Amino acid sequence: SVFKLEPFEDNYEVGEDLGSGHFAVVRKCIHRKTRQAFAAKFIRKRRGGGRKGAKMEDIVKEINVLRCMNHPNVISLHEVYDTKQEVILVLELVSGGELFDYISEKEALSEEEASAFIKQILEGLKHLHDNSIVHLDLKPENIMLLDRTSTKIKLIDFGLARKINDKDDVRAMMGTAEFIAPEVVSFEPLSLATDMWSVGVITYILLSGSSPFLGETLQETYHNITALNFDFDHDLFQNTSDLAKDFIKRLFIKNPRKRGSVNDCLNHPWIKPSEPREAIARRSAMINID
Ligand SMILES: Nc1cc2c(nn1)-c1ccccc1CC2
Repeated sequence: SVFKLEPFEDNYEVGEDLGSGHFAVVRKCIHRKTRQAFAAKFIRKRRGGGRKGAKMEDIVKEINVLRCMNHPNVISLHEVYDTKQEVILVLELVSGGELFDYISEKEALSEEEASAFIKQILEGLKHLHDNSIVHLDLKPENIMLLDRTSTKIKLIDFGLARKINDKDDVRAMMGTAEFIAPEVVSFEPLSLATDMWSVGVITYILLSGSSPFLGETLQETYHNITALNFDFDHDLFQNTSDLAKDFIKRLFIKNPRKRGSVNDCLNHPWIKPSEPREAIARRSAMINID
């Protein structure tokens, strides 16, 4: 079988807790023979008719999505163990913590830093979308920093990801309220554009430290999303460029077909500087000589 059936602890030493997800805990682990470090995601299986634990078909879906991923901004899957109680995904180790915690510590980021993070998220997302895979749960908690010192990020947790093929349209109420697109709230067909809305929400949060559609209650949040009830509050956005606001506005569009695609975003001037920054510096240096 493609899944290893021998006891996980025969081959790995289990270490510190790295985080958790749907019915899952993630721990650092070391391969006994090679001493190589990984992140082991222990996903509890649903037993009998219970509600706790993940359905095997959903776990297999996450594994199949991870298997066809191979990109520096997407977590990679090394191997899988299948036991009675749980499935263990042995994943590439990322240990820099969630982007969510990084922003919380810094309040809001500079535009250069925010743009550099968003560019990496878009490059990872392009890899998914080029394979017709939609993430459906993009949020700062699902974006991890490679390690404490670097600002390299990886997309993790493909528990809700799925292949979008034209025939059967995918409709599902899922994801975390603050980040979901209007079509998810109204239970209309989902598409790759559904992820692009979430990129808009993440960008807004990185630049302002505040969540654009969050209300006092779940209903209020849903209403704000479907009514596109957001603004660039003067206090929070006074130092933010019009270019950055334009980038966000192109994603907060109700009609998914009119929303910016991952390629549109990668070509947007806020992400792709018109020319390398050193060329700009050289040009201005020349002007000073003349
Ligand atoms: N739901 C989650 C949650 C997490 C992870 N994966 N899925 C993860 C993956 C690799 C390294 C570290 C983690 C911790 C957070």
